Amino acid sequence: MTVSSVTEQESPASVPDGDRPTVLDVRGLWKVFGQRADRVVGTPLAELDRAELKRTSGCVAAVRDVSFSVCRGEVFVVMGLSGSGKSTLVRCLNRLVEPTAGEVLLDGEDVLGYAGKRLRELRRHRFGMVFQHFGLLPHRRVLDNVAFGLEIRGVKKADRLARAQEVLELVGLAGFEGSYPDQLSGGMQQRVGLARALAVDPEVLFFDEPFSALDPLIRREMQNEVIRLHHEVGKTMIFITHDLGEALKLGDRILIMRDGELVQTGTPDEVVGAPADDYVRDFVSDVPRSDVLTLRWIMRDAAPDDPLDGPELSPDTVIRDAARTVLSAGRPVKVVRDGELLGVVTPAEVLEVIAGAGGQS
Ligand SMILES: Nc1ncnc2c1ncn2[C@@H]1O[C@H](COP(=O)(O)OP(=O)(O)OP(=O)(O)O)[C@@H](O)[C@H]1O
Repeated sequence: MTVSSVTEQESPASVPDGDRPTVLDVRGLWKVFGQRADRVVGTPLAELDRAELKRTSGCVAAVRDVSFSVCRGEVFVVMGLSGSGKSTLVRCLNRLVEPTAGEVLLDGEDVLGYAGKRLRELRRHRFGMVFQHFGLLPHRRVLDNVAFGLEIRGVKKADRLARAQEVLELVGLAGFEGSYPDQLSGGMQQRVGLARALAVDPEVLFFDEPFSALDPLIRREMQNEVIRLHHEVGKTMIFITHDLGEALKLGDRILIMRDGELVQTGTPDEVVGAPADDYVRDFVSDVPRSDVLTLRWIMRDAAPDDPLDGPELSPDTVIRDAARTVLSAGRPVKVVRDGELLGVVTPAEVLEVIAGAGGQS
């Protein structure tokens, strides 16, 4: 079986782990900017594409009827080109931007109805934000910057400084407590921003293009830092980026936007292996498929004469990581989950993808 034939199969539900509860459920979300914004949703104007709507009404539909769910503990990446609506979408979730229509359910409760104290509490306690521009207070020491969110919450000084110290150690900044932000490199300042967001122990951590101003090496280091922190603290993270490589590296699932609309939601291998349309196909065309696709995309049914005494691998093994085993096994490699034989993989399937001949969906 080649990867291309997988696209004809039913694509697996885009939920990485069926056991994980949903933390955020977004339904039919719209954000329309403009003077007549409230006269778009639910009228024929809503059917117009972005350019037509702008021409006829002067309004911009930054987010158009977007629905998705985020599971507890996953890294959910929102990706798209500049202007596709990523920031507006995510800002609607934490109410930094007021949505025009739709629902944003946090643990089953619609936060769009929140006002006053509840809204403040939502932003300060349950959500954390890490921005590209660190927004650190220049006249405060690193430790006090990290403790800032706790100060706003009214946490006692000794407690907030103790917590800030703990989180600084978590992000690898022990020893820099007394420094001022301008004494730190960009990457270190971003770590302070990260520590500040983590200090309040939010339910969901939002990242808005946090690393796009960093040089490539530091950027890679910070991506690894996010992966490490995610393993350590297991937080639900919603991460905006326009960089496909970053999305594939960090995301448990990726939501791709174009002109305000959701084009596809899927795991990295679903997005690369079964792009929803030509736009996504174009986007992922340069991705080395063996680095992203897993064995489930290339395994075939065992034939009656296949010897089944070869090694076993999980269907979630990335093809690149499986290559050595498959190529040296001398017999089909069994693809097994929970003791169940799902299929087999031989050098033919692996080489097809590595050579670039397979997986042209
Ligand atoms: N306050 C606003 N008023 C009017 N139009 C806006 C406003 N904010 C955003 N837009 C428009 O909404 C669309 C989506 O913008 P948004 O910033 O959400 O996209 P983005 O994908 O995050 O882009 P970028 O990567 O450049 O930040 C754009 O056409 C933008 O011009």
